[in-house]
Amino acid sequence: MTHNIAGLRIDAPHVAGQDSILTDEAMALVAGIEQRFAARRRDLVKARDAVQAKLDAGGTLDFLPETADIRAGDWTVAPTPDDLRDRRVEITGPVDRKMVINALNAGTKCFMADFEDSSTPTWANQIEGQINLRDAVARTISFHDAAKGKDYRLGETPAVLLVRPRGLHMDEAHVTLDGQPVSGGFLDFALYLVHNHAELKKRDSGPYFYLPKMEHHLEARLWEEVITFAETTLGLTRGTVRVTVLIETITAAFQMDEILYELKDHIVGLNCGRWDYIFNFIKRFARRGDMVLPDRDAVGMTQHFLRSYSLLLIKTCHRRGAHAMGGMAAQIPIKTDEAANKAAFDKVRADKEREASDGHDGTWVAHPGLVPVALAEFDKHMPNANQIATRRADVSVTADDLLKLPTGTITETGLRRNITIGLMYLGAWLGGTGCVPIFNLMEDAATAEISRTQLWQWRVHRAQLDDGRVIDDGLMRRMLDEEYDALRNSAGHLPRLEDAITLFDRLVMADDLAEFLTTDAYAMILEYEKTAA
Ligand SMILES: CC(=O)SCCNC(=O)CCNC(=O)[C@H](O)C(C)(C)COP(=O)(O)OP(=O)(O)OC[C@H]1O[C@@H](n2cnc3c(N)ncnc32)[C@H](O)[C@@H]1OP(=O)(O)O
Ligand SMILES: O=CC(=O)O
Ligand SMILES: [Mg+2]
Repeated sequence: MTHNIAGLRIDAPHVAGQDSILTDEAMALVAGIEQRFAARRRDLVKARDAVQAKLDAGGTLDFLPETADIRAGDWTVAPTPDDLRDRRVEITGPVDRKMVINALNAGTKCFMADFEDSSTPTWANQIEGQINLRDAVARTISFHDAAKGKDYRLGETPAVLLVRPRGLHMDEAHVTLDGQPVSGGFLDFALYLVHNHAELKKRDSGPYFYLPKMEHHLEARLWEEVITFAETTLGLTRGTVRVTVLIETITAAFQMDEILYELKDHIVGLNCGRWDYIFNFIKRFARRGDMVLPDRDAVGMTQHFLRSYSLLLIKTCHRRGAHAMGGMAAQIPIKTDEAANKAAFDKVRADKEREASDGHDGTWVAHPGLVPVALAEFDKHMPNANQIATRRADVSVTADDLLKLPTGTITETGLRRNITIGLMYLGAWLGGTGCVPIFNLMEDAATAEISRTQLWQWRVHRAQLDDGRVIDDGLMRRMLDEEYDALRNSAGHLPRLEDAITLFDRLVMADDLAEFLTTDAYAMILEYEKTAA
């Protein structure tokens, strides 16, 4: 497709309906954002390396002295729009057409439609996702599932829609400006905004977003400027766009006030993105032998560092008039085993009870079957629309609290599970599906990253299994090979399994730890798209 916009090029496989998404108006906004903000985005992503180098050298993290005034100051964020005052349960899911309809009908207050952790960024997924969301906002969306012989359409009271664009580190290779790939996240943001702001306004709602994986308040400043530029360009009143920011990196946990402050005319809340948070914690301290974490299963929200992060988020948000959203329990319904299903539901119930009674204003569920459990806990503990009035002045969280290592052991089962999860997830992701059930848990890019980085960290630091064996290169090699063979025998139908094995092996056995597994995996997606063309 060509546009009359200097320097802008779209070089992509054709997806039906794309002309209605990649319109002149939309692409002009994308180009305008890139012209102004592309260099800043790249610099800010690069700046993460300096933090990493400091931590690798034995440095630590603390609240920033240069922003003490912001933390001490008495300010609040802009008032919350009416349709976001009560967010007690939000369902999340990829932007697949049937899923979008099911999520909007799931009986939750909100639906976060995800171009991020639960979505593979194939060109088709990106474009079809935008088409699905546009049709959902217009309430014209429908779907016929031929395999099930079932028709899908929206119910009377669909959930309020929030959209999560890709993180700042992700490029969209199919769209370039002056030869450089544009930001995947800026593209997702701009396309959704252009095509939906007018319809959303008619429906007394607005363009609402979740912003992922920020590592610094200057990244929040960048988003603020991008949003302001987009509002001005489209002639929208300042504050039309509203965002909720995921606190899902350890550095951002030290800058919650600063992130709220930077975005204060647009932000409505923060969310505990626990899975990326654990991944980022492992990654940022991965080269440190004194910061080795136990089995993934042991790193739950009741561990001191995670509980502290959740309490600090509640206290910080409520002081500033913002929502403090909880996170995702990974359990999903288990249809084939009643006892296991009950145990999974009990875990979700306990997680939601803790969140609601601690003061969170809402939470996430991964599956429609879990909506009643989460709703029951929030209805019980949250009689009003939210708990922003609950200040939690009793909470005091220090740097030591946020950095306290979780307790637990490393087991052979945990190690083997990390391999299987990483591979099965990557195989599915490369096949175009970014969220899958594995061992009866929801797995997405964030959870799979925990598995990948743990394996690297345990091997490099020669961590000890609970039976005394050392996880050296030889032991890791043997277990990887055994699990590859087991998967070849049991999951041979998994799309792209061999490619997943090649990439996963390289990442786990590498001398250095890769920042994101999706960066290399995205390069493979581009190759598949080229071959298919
Ligand atoms: C760390 C984070 O970032 S968390 C946020 C990102 N993760 C997510 O959003 C998780 C989204 N969840 C999912 O993708 C799915 O629930 C999975 C992959 C975990 C499980 O999916 P499945 O195995 O297909 O579930 P299952 O077969 O039980 O689905 C039953 C029905 O519920 C629907 N469904 C399941 N999950 C969702 C969802 N999140 N939203 C909407 N509908 C859903 C299915 O489409 C299916 O509908 P149908 O009966 O009309 O065909
Ligand atoms: O995005 C959510 C997370 O837990 O990661
Ligand atoms: Mg995340």
